[in-house]
Amino acid sequence: MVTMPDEFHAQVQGSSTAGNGLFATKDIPAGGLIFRKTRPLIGVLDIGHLADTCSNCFVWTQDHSLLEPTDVPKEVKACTGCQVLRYCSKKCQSQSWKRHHKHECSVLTKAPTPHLLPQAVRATMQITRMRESGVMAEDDWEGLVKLDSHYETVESMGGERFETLQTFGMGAWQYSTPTPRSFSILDSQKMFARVLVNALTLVSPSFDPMGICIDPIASVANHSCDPNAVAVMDHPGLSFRALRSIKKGEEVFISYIDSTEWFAMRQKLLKAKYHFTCRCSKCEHGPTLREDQFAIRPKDLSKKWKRFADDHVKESPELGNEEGCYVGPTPDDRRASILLALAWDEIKQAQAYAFTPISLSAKIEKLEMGMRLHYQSKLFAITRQPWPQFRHELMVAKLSTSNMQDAAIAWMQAVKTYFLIDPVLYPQSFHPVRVVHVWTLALLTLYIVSDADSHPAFKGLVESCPSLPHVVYGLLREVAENVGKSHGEGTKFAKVVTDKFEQMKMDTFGGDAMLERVMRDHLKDVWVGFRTVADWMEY
Ligand SMILES: C[S@@+](CC[C@H](N)C(=O)[O-])C[C@H]1O[C@@H](n2cnc3c(N)ncnc32)[C@H](O)[C@@H]1O
Repeated sequence: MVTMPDEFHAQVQGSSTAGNGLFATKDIPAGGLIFRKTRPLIGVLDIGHLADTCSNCFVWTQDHSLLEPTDVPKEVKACTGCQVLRYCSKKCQSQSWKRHHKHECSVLTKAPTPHLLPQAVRATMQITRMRESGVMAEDDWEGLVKLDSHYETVESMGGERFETLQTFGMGAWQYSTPTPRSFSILDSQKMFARVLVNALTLVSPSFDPMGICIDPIASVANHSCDPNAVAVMDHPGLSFRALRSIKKGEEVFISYIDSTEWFAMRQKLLKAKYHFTCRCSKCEHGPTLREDQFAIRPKDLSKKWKRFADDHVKESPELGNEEGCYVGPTPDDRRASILLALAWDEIKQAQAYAFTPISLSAKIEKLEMGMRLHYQSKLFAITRQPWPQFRHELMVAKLSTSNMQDAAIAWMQAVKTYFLIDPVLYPQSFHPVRVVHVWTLALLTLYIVSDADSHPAFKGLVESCPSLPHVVYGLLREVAENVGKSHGEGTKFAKVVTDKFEQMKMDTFGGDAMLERVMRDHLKDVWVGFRTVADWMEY
């Protein structure tokens, strides 16, 4: 696969939003490329991915969702020096060695538990070593040190957060032997703070979080909860693509958080991690937009659910008082806050469970409990967070068991997401998250259709929705039509999608364009039947 060269249609300049920002240097259409870098300046894997992901190209050996099995390396081999970073090929190892690892390998070797060093500490050490060894370009360095660190803000607040900055920043400095000459302990602590505020999540092309990256161009983009751009990764490439048309000279905004959250939660998350009060075009409206609307008014909660909330608050009087769960001043609003807090708490607990078989069943139980709370209380709209998050987590967990009944449920939930949720949360059909969801659904549907004879659970689905083979065609077609805008023509993901679609067309129509046209014209009717699947699961 040819690596696509860097391309920039944006530049860094002073912003009226905050400090510096990123600005378009030409008119960019919706779905167009804003910039692409062959790789971010610094990219480090989280602790969990060190053992199964290439530390150079970030290809993940367990990525079954996106790539053909032949495209995913079976294993990654450890660097013989540090035994921490792993690579999928000699080429990746050699590139990483030349770029930074030869200056970092012995540092990791000497660190007491290098596999357990937090990602932000490893990123800070990598920056320190690259700077000290003279391998970081001056422009990149200048770009990095100009980024906001908020060190002084955290210092003035004191407490645990400041202690963390001090301890981890000092740790990064101490481990970065030989003792940095151009870098004091305070510099290291400030750099650690900068990493925390400016890192983007390193994700797989299917948006699984894998680590963090810091880059003087990408990290300079300011935030909006109604962003006009989104970061997309094509391991190891990093690009920003436009979610709507952007005029030359207009500021480019990405969302630092899940912008589908409700107002109070967005404000809380942004304040806690990025130290600012968001006044974007969405937050300007306060808690009045769709993200905050419940399915019923809190005062219309049934007696049973009012009692449920009251009983919970008797046990934990502070429940629902959290800043992120504020709904309003009345006792009924307070009850809604309590249910929201319970749901939020449940999803955090579910996310904390690992993907081992025992933890998985506990995780699924928690998620199902949360889904029932949403459904039975009737308070939450199906598109109101955290319900969509519960559904997503449940799908991922169910697909991680080897039980075919679970896979069938995950599929029905994915169809619900496809018809009822994603078009609301991600209105653009080419939104990368939405495209990845459609792709996953297409592959899952194909799996069900292909294995229907071997698994009763799948057979039942195919019998109830006989047009499923045609659905696979329609879904793959949808992804193929959008992938140029969502991920970019020529990306690895686009190639995998195009190859799969072409292969499917060849298998089904044998290259007969007429047959394919008939199928295309028939898709509207197929979709009427397919849409009914979205209602098969109660919640
Ligand atoms: C990743 S940096 C973005 C670059 C930053 N403007 C700079 O000059 O270094 C994140 C920081 O920028 C500021 N920021 C980003 N978006 C903002 C917004 N919408 N409103 C206010 N401050 C924002 C906050 O201080 C935040 O911690």
